[in-house]
Amino acid sequence: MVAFGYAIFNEKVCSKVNSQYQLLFFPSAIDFVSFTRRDKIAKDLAKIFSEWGFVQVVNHGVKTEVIDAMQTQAKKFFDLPLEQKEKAKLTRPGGSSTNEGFGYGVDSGFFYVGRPWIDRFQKSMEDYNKSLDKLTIQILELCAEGLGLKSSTFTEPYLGTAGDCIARFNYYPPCPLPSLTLGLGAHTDPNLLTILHQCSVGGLQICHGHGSWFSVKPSPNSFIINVGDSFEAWTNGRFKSVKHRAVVNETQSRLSIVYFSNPLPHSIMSVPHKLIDCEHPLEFRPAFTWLDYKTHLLETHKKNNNNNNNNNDGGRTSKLWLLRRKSILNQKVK
Ligand SMILES: O=C(O)CCC(=O)C(=O)O
Ligand SMILES: [Fe+2]
Repeated sequence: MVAFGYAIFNEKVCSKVNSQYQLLFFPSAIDFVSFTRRDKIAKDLAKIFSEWGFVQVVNHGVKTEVIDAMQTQAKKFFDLPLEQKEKAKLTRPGGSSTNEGFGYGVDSGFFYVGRPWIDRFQKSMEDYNKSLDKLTIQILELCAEGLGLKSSTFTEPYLGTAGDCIARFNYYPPCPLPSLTLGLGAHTDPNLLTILHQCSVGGLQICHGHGSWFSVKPSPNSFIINVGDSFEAWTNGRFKSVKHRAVVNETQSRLSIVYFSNPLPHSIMSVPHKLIDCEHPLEFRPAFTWLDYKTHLLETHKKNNNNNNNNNDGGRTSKLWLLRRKSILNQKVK
């Protein structure tokens, strides 16, 4: 059974795509080893981000042990009896998703769960965040180069530090009726870049074209990286922040580790002049800070909670804040 309140009625979950992961489109993988052809890699990356908003990277330089340690720790935690996990206050409020989540921001010191739990994870989390921070910087440099900009355009606001980043675990228990629900409803990510690692049980789906959903086949040692709303705005829409969701599996549980990357809260993201021309008029806020946007997101979240509004609109209203003219929202966010 799918408990009342978790069944999805307003979104079609295609069980064909849901149960098999063959029907996938795989954004072409970028091999990080062949750095000799950096300009080609940068151009490919920019093209994929502007068409799909998602890319898969292999040979990314993050040590397998670092990823494995995170998986092991997370598994230990999620294998605990539910009452014990509930004591750690791990569930996120709102939405109709069926996953359990838990995260940690190294620099913001922001926890979704109590300190005693985090202490056990601290070392693996810190190693992970450090490695993914490095990867973020590499990706952002390539993105700038791929758009014909100075390599440091998107990394300057990081000031060589980790920025305001959060690593989160999503745990999706098996569900006997996967076509009636979703592990995580369709949404876009508000942050700059998201780096996701899914375990061998797939479940991530990407929306592409006119609302078609594509499953991303899990591939060991790879990361799936996507453009968030802030990055879409910062690139004046050249890169796309694309809707995605997670489906559940009938028999197996699934774990994903998500790393949400952002610049430092007060640093200014201003749209590069080179990205504004007749063909690409300015559609987003010319400049904003992550703190401004984050404050807006938290306020919206609080308001929705106070009104007991569990309606997940996939970030539609949050994206509105980033747009220069609200009237273009309907074209931009479908
Ligand atoms: O678990 C997944 O595959 C998706 C997670 C995700 O999109 C998120 O946490 O924002
Ligand atoms: Fe997401």
